[in-house]
Amino acid sequence: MTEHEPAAAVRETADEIATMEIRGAATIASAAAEALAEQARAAAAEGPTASDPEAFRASMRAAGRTLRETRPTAVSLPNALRYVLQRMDGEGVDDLRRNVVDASEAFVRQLDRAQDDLGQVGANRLADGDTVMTHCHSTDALACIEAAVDQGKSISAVVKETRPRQQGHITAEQLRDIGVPVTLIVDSAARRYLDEVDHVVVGADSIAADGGVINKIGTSGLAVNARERGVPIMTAAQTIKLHPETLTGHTVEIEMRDETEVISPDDREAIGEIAVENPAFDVTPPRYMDAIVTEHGQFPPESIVTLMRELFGEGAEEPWAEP
Ligand SMILES: O=P(O)(O)OC[C@H]1O[C@H](OP(=O)(O)O)[C@H](O)[C@@H]1O
Repeated sequence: MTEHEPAAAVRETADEIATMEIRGAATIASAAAEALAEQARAAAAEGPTASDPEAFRASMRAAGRTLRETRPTAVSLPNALRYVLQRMDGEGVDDLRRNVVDASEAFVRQLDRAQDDLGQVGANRLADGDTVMTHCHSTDALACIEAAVDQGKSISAVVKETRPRQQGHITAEQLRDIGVPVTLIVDSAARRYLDEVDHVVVGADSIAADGGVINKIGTSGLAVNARERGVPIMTAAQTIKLHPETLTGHTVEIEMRDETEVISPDDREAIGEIAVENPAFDVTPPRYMDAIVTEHGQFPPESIVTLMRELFGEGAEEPWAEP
């Protein structure tokens, strides 16, 4: 294998992340960590990367760049790459491979544990008999609802379909499968149904240092409406969603996706020269979010910066960059 050609498994994972066959911030992160382990195994098996530690390291960085370039917004992806590549220690290729594979496995284990722990915290905010409203599909948000059900609480859900990709349907099916009665609504019906819900529970793709929550497009409008209606809203986000670059003033890039997710080719033909835009995410200002629920407990959004500093220091390295 040459040092600049990622293994087939890495290219496949990158394609699946870009096309959203693999989606959801936590799922993207574990897929990226696993792809780096595949790269390490393939690079150690044949070609110049199998005998030259520098070529091996360069191939790992190239794989990291291929994965990094897929989608820009969910920081769990670069945080996963950082976790694994920063642990790429060793003199020889065997050591390097072992350390990468071990780091990848440790990262995925940590992710699962964090989601379980966060679920317990989020569940404590829910009471027996509560109705929750969800937006999009978030495994972290679902972990809270599932933990509440496991605690013996009776929970029902109003699920927003979440245009344009309708990930709300995945949420609806998964809640139904754990015995939660579900009502599916179109996004524009959310305000009407807020009068019937006790909590809004959403996930996050990134959390900024000022406590801003970057999540699926439509979250910020939902949060403003929830505040106006007096319904508490929490975001369930494990700490790999904390965006270290925002500590130094950077903003989070919002992914703009293809217009074909919004309008069919026939409808496009019919409407002609009209601009169509498809931002995948928006930012909910901290003042509209009641709590950020993590595996380290719940935080008011404005205080999340303390946890971010503790976990990530003052900034973010890019171990996938060419030296
Ligand atoms: O990590 P978990 O909680 O599973 O998902 C977090 C977020 O990822 C999703 O983005 P997309 O569907 O990949 O664009 C949604 O915005 C969801 O809230």
